[in-house]
Amino acid sequence: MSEQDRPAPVDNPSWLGRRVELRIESVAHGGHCVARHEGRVIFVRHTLPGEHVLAEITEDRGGSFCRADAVEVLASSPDRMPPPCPYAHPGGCGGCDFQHVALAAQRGLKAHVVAEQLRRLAALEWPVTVEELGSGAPDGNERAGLGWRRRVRFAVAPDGQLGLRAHRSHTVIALDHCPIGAPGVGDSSVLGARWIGVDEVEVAADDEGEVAVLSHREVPVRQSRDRKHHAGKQHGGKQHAGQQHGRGTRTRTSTEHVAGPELLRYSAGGRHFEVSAGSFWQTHPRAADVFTEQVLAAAELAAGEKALDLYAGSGLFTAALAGAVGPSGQVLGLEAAGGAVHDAASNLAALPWARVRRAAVTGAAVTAAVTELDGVAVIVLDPPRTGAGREVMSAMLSAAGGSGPARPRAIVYVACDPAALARDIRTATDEGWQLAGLRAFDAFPMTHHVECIAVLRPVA
Ligand SMILES: C[S@@+](CC[C@H](N)C(=O)[O-])C[C@H]1O[C@@H](n2cnc3c(N)ncnc32)[C@H](O)[C@@H]1O
Repeated sequence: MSEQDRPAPVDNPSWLGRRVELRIESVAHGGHCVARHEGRVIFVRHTLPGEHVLAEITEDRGGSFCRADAVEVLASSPDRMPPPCPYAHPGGCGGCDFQHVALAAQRGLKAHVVAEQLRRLAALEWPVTVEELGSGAPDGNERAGLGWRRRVRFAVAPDGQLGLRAHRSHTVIALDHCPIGAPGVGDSSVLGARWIGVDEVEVAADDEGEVAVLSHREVPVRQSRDRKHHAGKQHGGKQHAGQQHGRGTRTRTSTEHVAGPELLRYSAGGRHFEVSAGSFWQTHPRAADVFTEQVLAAAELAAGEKALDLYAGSGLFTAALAGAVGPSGQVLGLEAAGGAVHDAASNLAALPWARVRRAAVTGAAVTAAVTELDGVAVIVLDPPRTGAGREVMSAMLSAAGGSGPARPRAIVYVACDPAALARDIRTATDEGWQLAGLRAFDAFPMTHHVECIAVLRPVA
């Protein structure tokens, strides 16, 4: 069961605000559990399979699907525990959705979701276990699944206090600490300050404990009179949350570096990386190292081979692949963000047979890259939550270049959304490939998120 597959809303008497007793069934993609009432499906927060709860309907999407919050647990699961975060309650911070679940059981729920997505969207029965990463945090947080998150983007409340938004709401819940935040992030002094004139404040820590602070502000996009008139009638584009630019004014994010180093330092796979404070790096302190090891093991590259690294960021996997193929090989990364591409150039300086190019990953870009490399042995991809999509998948699956191999012998897919992964795997299996391996990691304890690394190979 998945929320995005529910039918579109239809006119119906609203259930909003109703309280209903529910028997909780399984966990769904997105971390909420499924229950049924009078023929409707209800996605219920803060529950566990097998529980009996009193829940309040918080959203009625008409027809067949509602959302609800458990307001009283009438019969609780043995996997339930008191949330270690004081802000994790109905109406509280919407950041973590598994605070009420024992850590081992969180991994069980995530395994269920990954397996279910593979079954529903890829027509595959695949046994899934979610592996623990720990947190690397001192003082017992490691065991508790706390203290791991090295980058948090806090929202700013109207009075300037920092916090995180309530679930599916613009309301900012002010925080004086964030228990899942790493040292210097969850207890950052920025949380005690008042932030006037900015919309969000981002705090990021590196391996050396250095902490950078960035502020983000939505500013109106300058447009010609004609374009302004046109844009006012459109629904697309990022809309400003405040009043001063009027409703419907298109905005862009203006980012300012406020404190700490401009470059954060990390190590993974035995290499050192410098990453601009605003660029992507794996949030969990163990993730970069563990994922690099997994990607290399799955790629099985030999000296002199060629590889493609899609959505390459600051060159984490590009560097590891370059180490595997050596100077007689070649690795090309594609990445859309200019800052990350700039960082990758420095991070790959000692590996001149590897580079990251600034490019959006599209089917055409993948085909062009494979042709330029004259064939590739392995393609690694680590897309954002939306996944690669059919066009990019098809370009990878049919990649052929000049005198190179007819198609890659493996695609190593690093995925932060199991539904997107399952859809992309389905594209692969439809086109004569098979899922050859999958490992799942608990890189986001206390939340429903899970990271998977899947290996696809052509059917012999
Ligand atoms: C999950 S991160 C992975 C980065 C890198 N593999 C790592 O582990 O550090 C995804 C990256 O994809 C980039 N990205 C997002 N959409 C993209 C697109 N359409 N084309 C190219 N890169 C994109 C983001 O800027 C980000 O750096």
